[in-house]
Amino acid sequence: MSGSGGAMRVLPRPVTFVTGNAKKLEEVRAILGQSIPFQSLKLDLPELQGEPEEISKEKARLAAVQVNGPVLVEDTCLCFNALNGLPGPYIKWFLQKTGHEGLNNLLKAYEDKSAYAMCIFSLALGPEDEPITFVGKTPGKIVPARGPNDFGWDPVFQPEGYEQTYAEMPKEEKNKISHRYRALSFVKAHFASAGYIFQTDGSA
Ligand SMILES: O=c1[nH]c(=O)c2ncn([C@@H]3O[C@H](COP(=O)(O)OP(=O)(O)OP(=O)(O)O)[C@@H](O)[C@H]3O)c2[nH]1
Ligand SMILES: [Mg+2]
Repeated sequence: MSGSGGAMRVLPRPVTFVTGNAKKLEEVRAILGQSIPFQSLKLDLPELQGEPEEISKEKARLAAVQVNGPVLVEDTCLCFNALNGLPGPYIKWFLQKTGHEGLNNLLKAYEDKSAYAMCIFSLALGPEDEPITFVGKTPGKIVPARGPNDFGWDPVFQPEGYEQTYAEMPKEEKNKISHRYRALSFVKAHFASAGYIFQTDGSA
């Protein structure tokens, strides 16, 4: 029995989640728990340009070549509605160069402080495989920084329906509503129905 989906597919080993970001890995571990067997690899993948889905897919292609096996990657965007989705995939550089205050200043000229956090996971089963993507979005707004400063732009993002910023929330709370959680729920559903069979490390 292979669940509801297509043909069973034997994968030579568990999926490798490739990221250079320890905080992402921490959240992915907490959200996935035991639901999908995966290992992780710290690699600094290039910061690509383009449309968010294409960036994420291309990351997966590059990672699959390096790993020579099944990989999962993700690219995270922080999108300001007043700026038609920018900084989007370039948020890493905007944050690095301008800080939390700079992110707020970008919206100074606009009434509309609304934004959304978006996570796009891409799964490639190997270097020849066309990646598939899973998108999760959480709407919110950009506010002056509040809360601990241990993960990126968490202090300036206040999700819709909450009085706290991501940074002020207990981790378990963020992991129940976050862009990453939402994208991973689609990844989980895919694994539940795809019928992948993982050979264990020893038998590959
Ligand atoms: O406050 C945050 N809450 C989050 O939930 C979150 N997720 C990602 N980020 C940051 O947004 C940029 C994405 O860029 P990004 O996707 O290229 O990540 P990265 O380069 O750090 O790792 P990776 O590309 O190796 O996976 C980087 O600055 C990340 O630190 C977050 N900040
Ligand atoms: Mg990156």
